[in-house]
Amino acid sequence: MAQLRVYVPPHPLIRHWLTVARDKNTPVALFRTAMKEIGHWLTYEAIREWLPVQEVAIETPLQAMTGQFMDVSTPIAIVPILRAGLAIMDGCQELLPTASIYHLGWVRDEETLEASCYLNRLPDRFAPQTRVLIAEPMLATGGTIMSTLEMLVERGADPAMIRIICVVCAPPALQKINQQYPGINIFAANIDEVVDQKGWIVPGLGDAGDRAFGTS
Ligand SMILES: O=P(O)(O)OC[C@H]1O[C@H](OP(=O)(O)OP(=O)(O)O)[C@H](O)[C@@H]1O
Ligand SMILES: O=c1cc[nH]c(=O)[nH]1
Repeated sequence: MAQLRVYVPPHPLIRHWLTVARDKNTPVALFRTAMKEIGHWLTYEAIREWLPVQEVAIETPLQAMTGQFMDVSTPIAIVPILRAGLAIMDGCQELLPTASIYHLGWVRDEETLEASCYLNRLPDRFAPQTRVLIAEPMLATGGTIMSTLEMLVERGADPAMIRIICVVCAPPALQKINQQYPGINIFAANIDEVVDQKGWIVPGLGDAGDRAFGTS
């Protein structure tokens, strides 16, 4: 049976930029750089064994050989979860310049922690085989990601083709995803153990959206 796989790449650049993002003294512009870098390196990891390639015959200056190009006929979708997902999306786009970007805006109610959708630019239907990369920096209570996954699957996205990149994830969200979508792969800079009563990941990095856009 498929099982949720959370991969935390043991990479010094990811550790470095995560620490920059966590530090409360990091200014807004540098925080955004850290998010973009984390998005870039996690995307690099996430597309391994996910993006199809095709064999092509080429000739080097010395001889004919078979190489591999990315199969550009396979649709790729990036779904950034606003607002904070925009900051990591910049890093995803550098590696997947031909991907379609489908923005999805969610905001959590500060009291109930329930997420509500205020922007939905998803297609009515995803083409078969579409690779969907969700850019969602924080998986805390899991409300936002579960609603997102429901909307994607309703529109024909195959959970086996969905990958999530996030900066920090926490057990409540991981448990919910595992229960309903056990085959999904998550690529995270870290798993933090605690979500407090107010829905904050601890130690976390605070409010990712506010810190990315200077709105605290
Ligand atoms: O797992 P959950 O408990 O649902 O929390 C995760 C969500 O919370 C944050 O968004 P927020 O509502 O703060 O919006 P913002 O990105 O616009 O600041 C974060 O960027 C996630 O989208
Ligand atoms: O710690 C958290 C939890 C949810 N959303 C954030 O931005 N930070």
